[in-house]
Amino acid sequence: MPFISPTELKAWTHEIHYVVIGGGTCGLTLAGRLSEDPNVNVLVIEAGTHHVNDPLVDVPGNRGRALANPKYDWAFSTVPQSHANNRRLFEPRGKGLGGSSMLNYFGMFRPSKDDIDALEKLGNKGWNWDSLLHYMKKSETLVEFPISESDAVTFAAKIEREYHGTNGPLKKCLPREWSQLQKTFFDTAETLGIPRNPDTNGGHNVGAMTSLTSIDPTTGTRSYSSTAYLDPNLHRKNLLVLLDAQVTKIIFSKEGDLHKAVGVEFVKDNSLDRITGIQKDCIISTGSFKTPQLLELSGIGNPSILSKFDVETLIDLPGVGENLQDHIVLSTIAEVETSEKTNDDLLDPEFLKLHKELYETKKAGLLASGPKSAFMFVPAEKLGSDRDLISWQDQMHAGCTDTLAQVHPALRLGLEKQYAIQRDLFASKDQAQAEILDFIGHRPDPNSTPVLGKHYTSLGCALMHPLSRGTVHIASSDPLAPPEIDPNYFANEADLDLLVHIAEFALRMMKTSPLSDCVKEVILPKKEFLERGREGLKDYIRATCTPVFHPVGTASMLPREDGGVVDAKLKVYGTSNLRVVDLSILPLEVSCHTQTVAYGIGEKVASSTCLK
Ligand SMILES: Cc1cc2nc3c(=O)[nH]c(=O)nc-3n(C[C@H](O)[C@H](O)[C@H](O)COP(=O)(O)OP(=O)(O)OC[C@H]3O[C@@H](n4cnc5c(N)ncnc54)[C@H](O)[C@@H]3O)c2cc1C
Repeated sequence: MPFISPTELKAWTHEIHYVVIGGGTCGLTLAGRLSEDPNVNVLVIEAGTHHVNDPLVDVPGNRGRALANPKYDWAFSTVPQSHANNRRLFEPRGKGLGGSSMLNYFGMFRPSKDDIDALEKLGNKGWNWDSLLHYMKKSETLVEFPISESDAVTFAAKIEREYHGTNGPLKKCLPREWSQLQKTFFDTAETLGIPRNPDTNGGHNVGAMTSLTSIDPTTGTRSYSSTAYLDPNLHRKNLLVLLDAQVTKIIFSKEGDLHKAVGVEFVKDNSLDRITGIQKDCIISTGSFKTPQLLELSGIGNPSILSKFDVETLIDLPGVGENLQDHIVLSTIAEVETSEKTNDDLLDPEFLKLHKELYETKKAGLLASGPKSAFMFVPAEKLGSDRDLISWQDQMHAGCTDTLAQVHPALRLGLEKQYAIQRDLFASKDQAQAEILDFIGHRPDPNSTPVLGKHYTSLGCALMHPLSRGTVHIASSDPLAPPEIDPNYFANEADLDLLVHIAEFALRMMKTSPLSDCVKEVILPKKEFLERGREGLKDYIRATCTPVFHPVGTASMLPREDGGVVDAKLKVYGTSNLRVVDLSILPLEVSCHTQTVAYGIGEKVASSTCLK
């Protein structure tokens, strides 16, 4: 059944129990699981299309090529970032079934136990590591290849089976090929006090490791929420999917003091349409940028913002669109001497041709896997001296005091609690404040162009727990206009200072053996920045940093008195049946890439009694 037109939908004589708005990572996980029960009917409404059998999506080696293409990507940009040279930063988000899991870079990481236990500490009963680990495992199947004991140790790729799922719809695997430059990265990390952590999936993610990838190794294709939770279930008569339809408003009726979502308005083929008669729940799963927009367009949010665009306030909820956090990254890139092939060699037409053939004939080679890479998660104590740590804490205190003074009074209590947790994470040697992403080759960067025939290594430097808080709000009453995204990067100076130290750590790696033995020249940051020490690095960061595409927080799961938008059952305050199920509900950024958490949230909500 699944694909249905508005006309067929109107003629459909059965009840619709659940409407899931947004067929993305969380949305399809939830819809796939809910529709396992033949007694409930689930309708997914997705603004984009079904990218089935599309090489731009499926072939791992095409990673990044669909970015900025409106068929696949919402391609948002931020407002000018006042603490980053007033630049507008590019913010891709997947459009179409699969959402951002259809566009992402395959990394399958897990947060730390403390990152997730923080959710429960912030007042959300049942949201803890043990519970989420169970659901993250439920979503996945680890496909294993034979790997020698010595390779598993050398490349920090030892599998602890108890941390991985064996029966879930999403496939994940380790890379098949290893690079000596990865070994070099791990050995250098150890010299600097960051040991290998062979399996970071059990709640302790500090250390250096090889990442699992969301790739199905049997087909050599991307595994994502559409291939995992929708495509195998297209035969279900109780699962309906309306494509190319952008939901613009939730329709409510009054149920006592509460608002009940009874239908939605959507735009398809340039005309406005609606469906009504939702029997159970209406679930918004449109991601951290579009979810607050849809809530606001529907009359839920801060009245002073809504009134500017003539939207009548139904529920006064000032937390909507606030508390935005994202990881931010800068590039350090060096030219290296190596006899190995690196990701750079794909620039060579002959080498690329060889790998295309390998892919077509055997589903093998560099196009069948994520790029050669290695990763490291680093606690604050390894990023600076004791004096630096004290100075950061002072800076954090001053910056947080400023932010607390500026936020809406209704959010203050919740933000104070978040900052208290962030201070504990910062002080712990077991919690990561930085990620170093080693791309074995020249990472795409507009500030430097790789030269064919040369080899590079890139150490991306990312900040894990930003203190700055941004916003996403409507900027127009036109529901098809993009929301105004303001991550407000570096509003808290401590974020910038910490990122400088993360960059210094990466540059220190390039000067430490064995990595230094292969480094010929540091390409980025350019000399003019490096010559000016920390001030130069600050300027470099302001001029070049980019988001890592992990936005969270804009419909935070927190008690209402703490500025929350949804409760621990993900129900929007003031409603009887409207829920948000996507990454916007995370009140605090996690110290890793975010897709595993999205799958875990979808699975958890589908299994919980709150929707039954
Ligand atoms: C380029 C990129 C690379 C990334 N790389 C990684 C990585 O390597 N590892 C990792 O763990 N994470 C990665 N991420 C992050 C991760 O993919 C996301 O955090 C996660 O997929 C978000 O899931 P979500 O369900 O919150 O939202 P999404 O998956 O984005 O789903 C939102 C869905 O809602 C739809 N939608 C929006 N508005 C409407 C509307 N009004 N009506 C109908 N439908 C609507 C969208 O089209 C989309 O399908 C990356 C993200 C990007 C963009």
